Amino acid sequence: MSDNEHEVSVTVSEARISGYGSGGVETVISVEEVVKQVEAIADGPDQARIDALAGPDPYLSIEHLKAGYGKMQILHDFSLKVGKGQSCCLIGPNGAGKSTVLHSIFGFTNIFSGKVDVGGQDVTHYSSNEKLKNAGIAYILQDKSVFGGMTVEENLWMGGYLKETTAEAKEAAEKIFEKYPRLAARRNHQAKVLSGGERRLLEISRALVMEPEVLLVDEPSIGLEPRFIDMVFEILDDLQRVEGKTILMVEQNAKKGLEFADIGYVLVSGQTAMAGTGEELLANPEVGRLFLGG
Ligand SMILES: Nc1ncnc2c1ncn2[C@@H]1O[C@H](COP(=O)(O)OP(=O)(O)OP(=O)(O)O)[C@@H](O)[C@H]1O
Repeated sequence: MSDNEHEVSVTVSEARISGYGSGGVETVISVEEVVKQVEAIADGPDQARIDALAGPDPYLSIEHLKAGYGKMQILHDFSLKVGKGQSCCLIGPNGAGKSTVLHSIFGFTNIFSGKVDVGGQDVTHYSSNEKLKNAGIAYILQDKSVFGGMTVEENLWMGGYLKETTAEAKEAAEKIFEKYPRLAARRNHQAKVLSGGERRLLEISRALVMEPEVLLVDEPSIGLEPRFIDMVFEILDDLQRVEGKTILMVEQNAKKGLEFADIGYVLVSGQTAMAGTGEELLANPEVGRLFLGG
């Protein structure tokens, strides 16, 4: 079976089930829309457009990646570039492979071919620990990844598990407490008693203990009340604009994600259907119809 035949069968069996519009409200996508999505892949962005979006010196670069789980290939010749200090949001229907892109960068998938480059290092086959320690890549999990029975402080120390000494991990944790007094006020509380927003702040902070340059953020708004969603995006905005972190995010709330991001990619069946600035994708009628609730 050729690559193309494989793509079509995956799209028809999965993408027709659902997509998510603004605010994570599920909407059904008809077979006609699935066909349009498949056609969109054929007209996917050219390499020149992907290069232009990231600027002349991309910090994170994925080239022609084929990756998946076991023998199952999910990403098909996927390429992406993000400049230093830029933010990029991946949107697309359920099962399109958005989280798999993050998993592949962080070392959770089988990479069949292609390349992942960060800060000039070829990190394609680094272990996850090497990616975090040597290449400054941190992965922030979707949800519920705090250690509930441990205190906030102990959770931060856990984030420093790759530091040379415990003292260094504790020192890095103190810097986090200086930055986020809201967490400092809870330092001796068990993580399980935190509010949803505080838990997400702790998840982000725990990743910051290793002082990464690249943040892979999986669904930052998932399961949060609207007021906490705004808070989390403000934190990410500060990390990008003030601290210069490079951010690659997957977000079901496409409107929020594209409003935040400098660059957006629409993934369908493990391939890029569209790429543009966040503003361009927000204004695109097809994106609006399929992912922004009309
Ligand atoms: N750990 C895993 N092992 C095996 N298959 C997986 C694993 N994680 C994801 N998959 C499969 O890979 C495909 C892509 O999943 P992925 O989570 O990357 O999609 P997604 O676009 O992020 O979807 P969603 O928006 O629903 O989170 C799906 O068919 C999924 O079932």
